Amino acid sequence: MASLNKLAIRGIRSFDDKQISVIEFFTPVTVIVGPNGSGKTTVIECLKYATTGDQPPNTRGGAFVHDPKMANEKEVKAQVKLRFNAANGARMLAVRNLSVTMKKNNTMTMKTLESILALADSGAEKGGKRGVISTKCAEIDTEIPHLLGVSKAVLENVIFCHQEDSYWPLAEPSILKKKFDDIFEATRYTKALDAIKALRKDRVAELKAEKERLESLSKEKVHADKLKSRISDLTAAIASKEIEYDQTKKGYEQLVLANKKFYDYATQFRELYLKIQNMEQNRDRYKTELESAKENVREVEGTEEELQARLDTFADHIAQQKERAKQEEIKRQDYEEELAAARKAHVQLINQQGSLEAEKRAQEQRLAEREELIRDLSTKYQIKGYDYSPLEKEKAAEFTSRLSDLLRRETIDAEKIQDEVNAKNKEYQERSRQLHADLERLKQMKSSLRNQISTLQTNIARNESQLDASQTINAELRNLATDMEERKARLEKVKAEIKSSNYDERIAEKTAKIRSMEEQKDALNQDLRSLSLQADMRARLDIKRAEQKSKAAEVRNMY
Ligand SMILES: Nc1ncnc2c1ncn2[C@@H]1O[C@H](COP(=O)(O)OP(=O)(O)OP(=O)(O)O)[C@@H](O)[C@H]1O
Repeated sequence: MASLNKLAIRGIRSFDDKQISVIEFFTPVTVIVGPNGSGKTTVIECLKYATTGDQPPNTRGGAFVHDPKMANEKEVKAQVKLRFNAANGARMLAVRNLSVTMKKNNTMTMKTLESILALADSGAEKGGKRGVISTKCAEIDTEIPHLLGVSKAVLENVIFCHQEDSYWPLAEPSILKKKFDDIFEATRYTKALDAIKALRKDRVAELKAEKERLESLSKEKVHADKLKSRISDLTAAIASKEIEYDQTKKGYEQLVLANKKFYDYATQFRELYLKIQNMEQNRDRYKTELESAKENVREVEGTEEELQARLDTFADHIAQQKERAKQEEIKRQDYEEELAAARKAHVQLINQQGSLEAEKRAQEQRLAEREELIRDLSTKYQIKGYDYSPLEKEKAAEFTSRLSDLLRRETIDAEKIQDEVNAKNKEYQERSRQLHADLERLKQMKSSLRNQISTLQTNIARNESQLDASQTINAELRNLATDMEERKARLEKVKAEIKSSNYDERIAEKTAKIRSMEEQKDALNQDLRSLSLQADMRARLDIKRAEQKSKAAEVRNMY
């Protein structure tokens, strides 16, 4: 527990600057007694000044320092030196110096001179630098309350409250609230609340932006899905068209081959037909010749000798004729054979003609189907100029080439769309990867937040039980304040009686009571600090909870 050891005053109020007045504080209590105007209040003012750096009210312009006029000096140097035990047990020394200079126009100028906060017995007051904690007034002002373990507001308004300021509990509500806020350090909770509000606002704005981003991403995804399905439809359509095109091409090639075959057959048939016709004419001519030869056989005329001579040579003649007839017969047989072969060929050709006729009809059927197909395709793909019949061979070839062009263009379009889809897919994969990374990070944050929350919940449960136990502290404080007021009144009363008997006994009694009150106050301060810590932890827990909620909502929104 912090305690005061010694206070040395020089050149403050009625304490002149020629000598140092030292007040030693005893444990458990030191009572300062003296007649009016003897300097009791000045001691408290010096304690307050030493610990907080604040001079008493209405002392601007140097009224706190011993009056140079009274000292008969132009300049008075004042010093307040306080030795105290810090809450951590360290022995400390605080030295503050002031000076007041009297000007020619009888006005005074006050200056704050060097101040030191150092470890006691380190020789710092004699100019040594070892053990010096600070020489800056602002640092000293904040450091000493820390070392004493109480806030500056408590020092100012409770412990070293100036008698002129002691009516602050009766001040108007706004001032009273400010005082209580300062004493109970509620301002930093207000700041924490403001910070939480600002944080919440930022988080809400971030969430809104993220939601908008998510919405646009969802729209893009829907668009990409549509494109994907369109591409898959187009790819399927192209594949079916390619198959159709291959089939049509095959059919067309078959038709071209069949056409060529048919043309060859027709040419061959025509040649054979002409040959047969030629042979039949030859046969008819030979028949006529034979008939006429038969008709033209006539009686041979001449003399006997001539006839005998002819008879003698007749055998030769007959032989010649027979030979001739034989040759003619051979010729005839050749012709017959030729005729039979021609007939056979004729029959074959008729058969061939029949099959070619059938082939022709099949070809015509295929051509009709091709025309139908061309008409269907031209209607489907809006290719004009092919919806009449019969369709010329060149037009069919032209249509095929246009269909090929269309297919090529569709293929190029499809490839382009495929490229776009690939790019979009890549982009989406990248985004998906990023989102997964974000999700992982958020999951990690979530798990760490869960751990923190469980730790904080344990702390809260523990602190809440402590809080329940200390719920009555405020009421006790109020009671104590009332009690203190009563005791003050009684002290005043006792002051009047103090000159009478039982003086020492009463002092001892009061001292004991004051000590117990001091102890109670210390305990209450301790409780107050623990309550502050609990409130701080609660505020942090609320922030963490809000963060966890918002993160969970974000994660939920992502899916
Ligand atoms: N600047 C100053 N220079 C010299 N003396 C001063 C100065 N300011 C105040 N004093 C004197 O200091 C004394 C103030 O003493 P203080 O108020 O501390 O006494 P007190 O014991 O608290 O009196 P009370 O019992 O009436 O409250 C007065 O006598 C006053 O005249």
